[in-house]
Amino acid sequence: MQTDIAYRLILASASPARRALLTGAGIDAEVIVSGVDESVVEADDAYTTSLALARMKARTVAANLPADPAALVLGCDSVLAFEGEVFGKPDSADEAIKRWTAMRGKSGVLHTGHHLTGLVSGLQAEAVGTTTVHFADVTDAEIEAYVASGEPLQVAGAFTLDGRGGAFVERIEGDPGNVIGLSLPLLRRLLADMNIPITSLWRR
Ligand SMILES: Nc1nc2c(ncn2[C@H]2C[C@H](O)[C@@H](COP(=O)(O)OP(=O)(O)OP(=O)(O)O)O2)c(=O)[nH]1
Repeated sequence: MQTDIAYRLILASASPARRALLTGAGIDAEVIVSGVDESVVEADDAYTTSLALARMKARTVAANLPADPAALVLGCDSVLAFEGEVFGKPDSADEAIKRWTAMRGKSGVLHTGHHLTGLVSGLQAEAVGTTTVHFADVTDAEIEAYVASGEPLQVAGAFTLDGRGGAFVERIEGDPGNVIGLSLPLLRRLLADMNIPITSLWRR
């Protein structure tokens, strides 16, 4: 790592929650949405799916940028592993109701793939964060109301930790940011693998 470079982070994600996590941690990321079609990845497990999509998002954005040695591109993708299935965002209200009816009182593992790549150095680092999520034994009426709010349809796994869904998550084992969509301690390790201290990305 060249210590004199003031690195800048480009977040290849439309997720406002991911950007907010970075902003809160002192990192003003530039957002460039990848626009990748997530259906092209047909992996059958959550780990492989989330990592392949994170890599595709980061590399798609990186490929369309001018060569800047100070630019780093981060792609993320979150999916929920539950009873052998891999859940992204539900396709419909009915699917969200069906998922919550199955999930209530049980637990799943939220996987968020992270892929970080330098534009010029060719350096890259990737990993998957996993957080076990224990769902509350919610009632049918709570499920109906939550799905009617529209929130579950916007998010991987049909639940949030920091939104209305927070009332329906009893506890988690692992990094909460990873559930929201970006694990800051994992990002710190990826940057360290590229010999870049996360503190060098902090706003001045
Ligand atoms: N605020 C919040 N958002 C969540 C939570 N869990 C999942 N999400 C959102 C973050 C992402 O927008 C979305 C996960 O789906 P993806 O990883 O495919 O990202 P998305 O398609 O939204 O954006 P991207 O593909 O990265 O441009 O769900 C949560 O606990 N809190």
